[in-house]
Formats: sequence, C-alpha cells, structure tokens
Amino acid sequence: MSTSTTATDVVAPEGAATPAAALAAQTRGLRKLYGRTVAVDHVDLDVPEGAVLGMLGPNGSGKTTTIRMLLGLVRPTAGTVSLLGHAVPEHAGHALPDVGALVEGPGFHPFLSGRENLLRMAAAEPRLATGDIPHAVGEALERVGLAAAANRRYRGYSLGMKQRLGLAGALLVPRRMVVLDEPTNGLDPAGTREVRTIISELHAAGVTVLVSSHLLAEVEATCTHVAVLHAGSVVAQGELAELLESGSPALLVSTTDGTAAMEALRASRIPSRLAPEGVRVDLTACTPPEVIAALVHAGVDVHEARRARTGLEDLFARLTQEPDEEDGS
Ligand SMILES: Nc1ncnc2c1ncn2[C@@H]1O[C@H](COP(=O)(O)OP(=O)(O)OP(=O)(O)O)[C@@H](O)[C@H]1O
Repeated sequence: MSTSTTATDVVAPEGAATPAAALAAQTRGLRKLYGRTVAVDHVDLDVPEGAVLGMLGPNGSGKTTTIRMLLGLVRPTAGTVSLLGHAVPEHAGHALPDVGALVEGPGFHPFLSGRENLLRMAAAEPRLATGDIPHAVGEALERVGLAAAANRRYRGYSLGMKQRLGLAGALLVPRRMVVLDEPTNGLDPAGTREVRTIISELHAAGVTVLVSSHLLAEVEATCTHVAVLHAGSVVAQGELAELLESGSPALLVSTTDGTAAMEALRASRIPSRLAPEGVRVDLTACTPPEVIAALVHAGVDVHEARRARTGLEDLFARLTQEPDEEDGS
C-alpha cells in the first residue's frame, strides 16, 4: 500500500515536533475545498495516544478526506495536522514509518500475487531489514487470514481479500499508530470479527488506532473514543462512555404494572413512555427521587430504577440530524 511508504522519502528538517505530547494525532482548523464543495470544515480532531478512536459519519461527511489529510496524501486548503508530533505534510517523513494505514485504493499491482505485492511494499519500509522481509510478509498474510490465497494474482481477489491485503500492509512492521479507513468494507462476518480482534490486539499492545466506520455496533464494541463527523465538521468527540452518558438523561423503572406507573407519572406531569426494558422516564425536568416518590405515593411497586444509557445509535442520530428533521417527534 502506498500510503505510509511513498511519502516517507520526504526529507524533513529537524525541529518539526509539536508540543501535543499526549496526542498521537491532532488537527486544528482543518479545511478542504474541492472546487466549491466543502469536504472538511474547521475540523479540530484529537486522537489520544493509545486510544482506539472511531470516526463516525454519514456518507460524504468528510471521514476519508480527513484521514487522507492526516496521512499527508491530500494537502489541506487551511489548517494544521500533527501526526506523532510532526507537522504533516511538511515533515510527514518523520512520522509515517511509524504509521500503518489502510486507505481506499491502495494501488496494488493487479498481475502480481498478494505475496509479491506485499514483498514490494515491504521493500519500501524503512524499518524493515532486507533479510527480515519474507518472514514479515508471511506473518502479516497469516495475521489477516490470507496465507492460503497469498500466491494468487491480486486481480482475482474479492473485495474482502483486497481489504485483507491492505490490512496486511498496514501491519508489516510494529507501528505506533494504525489508521484504517472502513476496514470491514466488503468483509464477511468472519472477516469483520477478525478485524475486531486485530484492533483489540493493537490496542492491547499500546498502539493508537484511528478507524472510520459506518457500523455503529462495531465502533461501540471496539473503540475507546469517538469522533462524529457531519457535513465536514466534528459535531462531537471524546471518550465513548462519556459521550454515551451525555445524551438526554432518563431513568428506567421496572414495576409489575407499567400502565399504573405511566398513569401515576402522568398525574405528576413527569414525561415517560413504555419501553421494552421498563418505564423510561425523562429526567430533563425532574430528579430520580421525585420519580420514585410519585410512583410509591400512587401505590406502584418499584422493583428497580437505574439510569438509562443512550445507545451510540441514538447519539449518532441526534448529532447528525438535519435541522429540518428535528420537528415532529
Ligand atoms: N477528490 C475529490 N474531488 C471532489 N470532491 C471530493 C473528492 N473527495 C471527496 N470529495 C467530496 O468531499 C465530501 C466528503 O467526502 P469524503 O469521501 O471525505 O466523505 P466520507 O465521510 O469518507 O464518505 P463515505 O462514508 O461515503 O466514504 C463529499 O461531498 C465528496 O463528494
């Protein structure tokens, strides 16, 4: 894959490091225009060291463009990028050998086998001694489940196999950071599970992972941090657990009689609705003790009351809703 290797030839002067010590990557005021299309606008992205950050966003929200600017593959119209402490694209050559990347269109040769393609890519890795190349390539092919198809021509690979080969390229040498643009695109459920395992292994080894995805469940299961993009801008970012708690607060109450509970709450002007997991009470304008007092006062048995966690799907829908979609709920 050309992403992390081709730009490593750039000769950068010393002193390119930025002070963002605890961040593996950072963008400030990042903007990209394609003609009149604003692909990315004022993106301030923080990727903490050691995090698995999921970049979520609808189609065309700017995920790929942001990733490409982060890797120095696309020059920003405005703004700055710092990757592993080095300004990109100016000093990309200092950072990129430590960054494995899987991005769209990795540029493999169609008439070479998967293994031959990877051998060529490995030859361009500055951190890989020539004698270690065959072993590193074999290991990477094994890791992504492509060993059996390694000697077949790339031209005959399925989309999923092409993705796996791209991933193998990102994992050729130990990295400080791995950037994966839609890594499960085209993969079957087994392949998706394998990518999830690889991400977990990278995380356990202390590697920072930036992964873009459409799959909310995937992000919820694998990521420690999330950045949500909408129409070219970051609309929310931070630790996944914190973001999920930032949704509209609600209390889930289990009772033996949901209807009686709803009536009691309605009489106290406390908004609530029946949900599969119990009575879901809106805490925007009242407190849990008030809710429980209203129920007990009306003679409703309360078996359990706990804070509801907003799912990533709810959060994502709320953050990426168009203004004219907000009414009528
Ligand atoms: N090379 C290009 N030339 C012109 N417009 C582009 C180019 N690359 C991206 N765009 C536009 O920029 C916007 C953001 O695209 P981008 O591919 O970054 O979004 P994305 O979030 O990765 O989308 P997807 O999830 O569909 O891959 C879109 O409107 C897209 O059409």
